[in-house]
Amino acid sequence: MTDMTLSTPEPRKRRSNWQLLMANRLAAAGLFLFGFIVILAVLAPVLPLPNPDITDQPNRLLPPLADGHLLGTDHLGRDILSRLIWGTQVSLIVGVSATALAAIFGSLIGLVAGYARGATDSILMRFVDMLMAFPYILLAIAIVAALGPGLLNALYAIAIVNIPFFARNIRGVTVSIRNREFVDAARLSGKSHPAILFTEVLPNVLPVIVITMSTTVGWMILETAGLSFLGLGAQPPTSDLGSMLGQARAQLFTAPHASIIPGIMIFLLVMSINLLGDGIRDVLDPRLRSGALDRPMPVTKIARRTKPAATLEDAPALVVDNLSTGFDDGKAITPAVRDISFRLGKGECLGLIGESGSGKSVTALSLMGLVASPPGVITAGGVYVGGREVLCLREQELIGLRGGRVAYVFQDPLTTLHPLFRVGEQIAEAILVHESVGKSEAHRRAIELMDTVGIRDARSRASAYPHELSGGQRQRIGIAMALANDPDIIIADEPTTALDVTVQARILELLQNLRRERGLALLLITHDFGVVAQVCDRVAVMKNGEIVEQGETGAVLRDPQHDYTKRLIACVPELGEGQAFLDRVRPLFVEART
Ligand SMILES: Nc1ncnc2c1ncn2[C@@H]1O[C@H](COP(=O)(O)OP(=O)(O)OP(=O)(O)O)[C@@H](O)[C@H]1O
Repeated sequence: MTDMTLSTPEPRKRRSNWQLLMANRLAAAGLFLFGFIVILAVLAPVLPLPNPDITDQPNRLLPPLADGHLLGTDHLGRDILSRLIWGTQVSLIVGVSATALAAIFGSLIGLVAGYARGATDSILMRFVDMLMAFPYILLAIAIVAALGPGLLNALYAIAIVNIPFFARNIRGVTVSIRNREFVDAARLSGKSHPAILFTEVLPNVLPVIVITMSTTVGWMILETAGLSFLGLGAQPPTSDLGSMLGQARAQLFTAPHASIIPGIMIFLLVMSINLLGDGIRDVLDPRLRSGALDRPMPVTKIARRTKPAATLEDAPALVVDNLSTGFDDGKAITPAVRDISFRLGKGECLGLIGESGSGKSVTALSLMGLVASPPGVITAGGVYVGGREVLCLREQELIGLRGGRVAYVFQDPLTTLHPLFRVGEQIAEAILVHESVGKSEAHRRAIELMDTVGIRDARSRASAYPHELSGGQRQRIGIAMALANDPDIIIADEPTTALDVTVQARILELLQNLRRERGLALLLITHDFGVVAQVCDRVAVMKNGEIVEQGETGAVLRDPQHDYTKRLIACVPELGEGQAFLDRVRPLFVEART
């Protein structure tokens, strides 16, 4: 069985934000169009344009390309091109100023409410809710009616009706940031609340504010135009795009150009801002660029140049052959694991060990096509379960194997268990996905499984929610779910890392017993050689995405070949070793650094 390994692409140089923005064609087009409109508007005073307010009754409603009037004249004989450029300047100033005002006050409200919580949060958010309870254009009209028509008042009205939008967005982000460890650390260091708010929270919220501004400024220009169209914004002789549109309303059929031209300008302006805004949002959020926020495909994308053999004769429970997986960032595939090969027999335990980032989890997830795509891609190799290559199976067949013949146990069950369902229901659901049994039968088996994994008083604990159980109990639930369909292979990805040593020992013992009793093949991922020595028959050592050494645990422990394996083994202290352990380990790491 052969498989051609893809040549390893060079890691790409990180591109600047500007390069990324320019790489997005729509955003670049938006930027150039918006830039062109802004330059025209800024240069309005120096361009050779007639005065936009001078009326010329004999030459009223001239069509475009008329002598001396490139875009024709309006109902008072005023030059439309001149009015368009001056009007665009006004619309831009009002729209951008309203956005800035809404962003400043809305973000401030959101920051304070999200950080302070309690009564402050309630009062501020009820005020915001009150603003949101009115249709926003009616509210804007009411505000202008109260303040009096005029551009400045239209600007205030548009800013006020958009404050809730910023306040709600920013409050949500602030609430999620205020409990993060770095904010706790700042609190413990004695920083005052305003200092924490402005130096710790605000910098993290700023990209969201910029993104929200870039995507709403187009709206604000439209809303200002709407008010001016109704005669509540710009007052004669000043005109903006909305008032030009409003004044040309009466001649819509006799001289359509007078309304179409400002209409097109509003369209181009808002469109260019929206395209640019979307581009800025993509640049500021790397997850959007890589597609990591897209809904992942049900099975990892597979792009193997050579298909491996479909079956293997006399194969053990699991065979992994020259497996390579990488991450596609849109331009190149950066390899995460390369040429991974190992075998795992029935009732056997293989330890996959390596430092953080060496590729253990990517390997484990690749086996059942579980690496999220985008951005994950399996670029080479094959995975054989019971002698059958599984990555070439149809999507539904592969999905059917997951949780059926091959089950996973993850590091932190709190993140994998659903917080709103009782644990018994979740185990029963794992059974129901693969078997057509009744609900009560599934529930009975769920309690049996909980008993098997050593949860005392399983019947009553089945109705507990995940947060009501201890870390060890939750991990037992994770194992019970893995056992739900009597799998042949269990892949346990650091199942004990989040647990204290005594619970860790009990969970490992449980896995050992299940392996012996049920003849399970166990792939145990860990970064602790102590765990490997205790549980695994064989061990594969990973470094930088490759297996650098593998063999029987005893043999590797007695005579490690690779320097990295030696260092990993040296890191396991023996009871009572004390200072001798440090003296033994330190030179190995000094050596490795030099
Ligand atoms: N979504 C992703 N996009 C890009 N690279 C990724 C992604 N997920 C993982 N990687 C990269 O793949 C490599 C292997 O990661 P992996 O999670 O398998 O490491 P690990 O050995 O399991 O580490 P740990 O013990 O910390 O869990 C790392 O270099 C990581 O940066």
